[in-house]
Amino acid sequence: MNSVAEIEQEIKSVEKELNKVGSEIAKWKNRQRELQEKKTLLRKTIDKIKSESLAKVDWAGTTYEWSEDVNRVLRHTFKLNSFRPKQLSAINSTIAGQHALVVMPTGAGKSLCYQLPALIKPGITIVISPLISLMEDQVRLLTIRNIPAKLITSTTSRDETTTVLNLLKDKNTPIKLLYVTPERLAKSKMFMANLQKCYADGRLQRIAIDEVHCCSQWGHDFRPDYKFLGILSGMFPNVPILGLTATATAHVLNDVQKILNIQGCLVIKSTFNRPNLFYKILEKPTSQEECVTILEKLLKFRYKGESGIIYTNSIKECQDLAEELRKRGLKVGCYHAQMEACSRSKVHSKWHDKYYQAIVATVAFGMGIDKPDVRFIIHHTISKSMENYYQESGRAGRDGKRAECVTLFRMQDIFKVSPMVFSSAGNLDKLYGMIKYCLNGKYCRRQLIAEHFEEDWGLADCNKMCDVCTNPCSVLKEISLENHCQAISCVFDKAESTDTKLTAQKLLSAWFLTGPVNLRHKCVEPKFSRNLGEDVIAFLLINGYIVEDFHFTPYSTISYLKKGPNMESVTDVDFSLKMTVRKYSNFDLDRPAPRDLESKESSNDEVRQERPEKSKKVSPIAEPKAKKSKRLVIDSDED
Ligand SMILES: Nc1ncnc2c1ncn2[C@@H]1O[C@H](COP(=O)(O)OP(=O)(O)OP(=O)(O)O)[C@@H](O)[C@H]1O
Repeated sequence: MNSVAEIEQEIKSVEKELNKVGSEIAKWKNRQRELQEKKTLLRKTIDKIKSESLAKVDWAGTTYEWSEDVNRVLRHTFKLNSFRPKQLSAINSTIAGQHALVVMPTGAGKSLCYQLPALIKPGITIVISPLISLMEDQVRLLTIRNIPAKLITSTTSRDETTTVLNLLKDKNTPIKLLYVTPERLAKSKMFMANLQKCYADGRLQRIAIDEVHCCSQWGHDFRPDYKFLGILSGMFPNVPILGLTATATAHVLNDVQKILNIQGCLVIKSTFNRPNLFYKILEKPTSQEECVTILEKLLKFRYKGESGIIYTNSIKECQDLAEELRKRGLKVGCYHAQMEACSRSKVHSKWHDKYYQAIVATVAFGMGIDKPDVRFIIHHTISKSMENYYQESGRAGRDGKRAECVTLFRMQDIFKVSPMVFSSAGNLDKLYGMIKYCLNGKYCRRQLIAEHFEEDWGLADCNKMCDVCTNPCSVLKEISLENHCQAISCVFDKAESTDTKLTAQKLLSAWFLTGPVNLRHKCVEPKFSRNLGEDVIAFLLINGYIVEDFHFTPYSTISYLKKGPNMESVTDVDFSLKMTVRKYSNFDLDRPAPRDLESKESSNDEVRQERPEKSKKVSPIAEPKAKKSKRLVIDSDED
């Protein structure tokens, strides 16, 4: 038997070897990771090459063997004279059997991209859509055009469901398009079994996936059942998948390709510029009453007799606002997720038929709104992201005529929205992107939207259809924030030393030397309005000088503010920080909005700090007189 000392010695030698093995393992693990990364990169390169070479094909050509039929169906069946941009490319590529993602803005005509090809060759096109109301609408319109189409959703009767399911197995079925919800696909074994039969008989022509961004968690409408669609490409090889969306960020598109297992597919993207939409930011008053007055004026005068939507961020706000507007004699409906489906449907119809001038809604009033003559979208509260804003504002002007997208913004609303979004990674940054858009007084609003979608629209493309472009840049003012940052930093220090939590309002008051004495600083006092001070705080927030610190109470989440990482540099001798002050173009609340694209709002410049600090009760935003110039329902059916 060895002595303890000898065993200890042996342990040491084992440890030595273990260490050696450990570092070898670490070395190999590193190598393994490097190789994995390299492999992923190479795969991505292949996908990119494939996608780029597919994109080089002239998909918009008119000499395909099916081109004559395509033209005939366009004219005779759909009664349309010509294609809109990218429609023909989408149609040709899917008829040619390519997997493709079609990215077009709302109202651009995505439906035709799968409805028309469905009629060119034998077999059935399955259309997966999350929107029951949209599916019902489409099937109704297709039936009017004598195109055999059916749908199965949770509201379809049992008998009808059985009949439709049998049609999938029927070799002689006349059905060309079958609409289903993703939930049906994911949960109904009977449906999948019959679909397999349809495929085995060579009659599954194509799978179209509408609102395909719902696959991706990065998209704004993630639907878990869309993940199931990933099995389709493997299950039905050679059946082209056509994904359609109005969400264009590269991140979402890559994610969608990965989830659907169609990496390297053709991506057909039309420009996201909506030249007929006029973008405008209005300063939101502090009081709800003044805010309602603005909305009242807009609805009674600027948008008299026109249809629109007013978006708010909570159900309570939605109900209150609708009530206030009704008290002022306006015909408005209210729409939010807690309403019964049938009530929502009723409100939607009344708005559609112009009984209601506007719907005051939360974002639950979303996809599937197919009213072409929406003349205004007012954001009473900012959207959660630029992506959301684009979608929501994009519901205006689908008929191609001039429409306006007006956002009421003030700092306080940031802290209404941020507690709703902060718990998911990346969401705060998305919200800050929206704030950057609101604070902007320098760049064309289209330029900011284009940047978001990684597009370049060029300034000329705006054609003075945003509030920034209606003003010459020469009047822009910049303010230096160096001293103000030091003052704000000092307030934070005082708050920390007294263990005080700072809301944005409290910070603002202390900075303006009006709040509690123990928080006040001895630095330079701001000489501008408190309103501009709010913008400065928002600016510092989105630029990392201030960060939000969320605290939970039993009833709500509160956003407090604290120093951000960039605040450290404010004491550096060479520290410099400038902010461009946003400005206001002329915008008459009480005169009708220009009707056509040629007539413009006259240019009339004003810079924020030149405006009176506290406006009169009526319409704090109105320019001084002298200067006057789809119902979304998760389908829960299972076998
Ligand atoms: N080539 C065309 N010429 C004229 N009108 C068209 C053409 N293509 C589609 N449309 C019309 O444009 C309108 C919008 O089409 P559609 O509903 O397919 O848009 P969409 O891109 O699916 O929008 P959303 O994303 O909001 O669902 C419809 O009224 C449709 O008839």
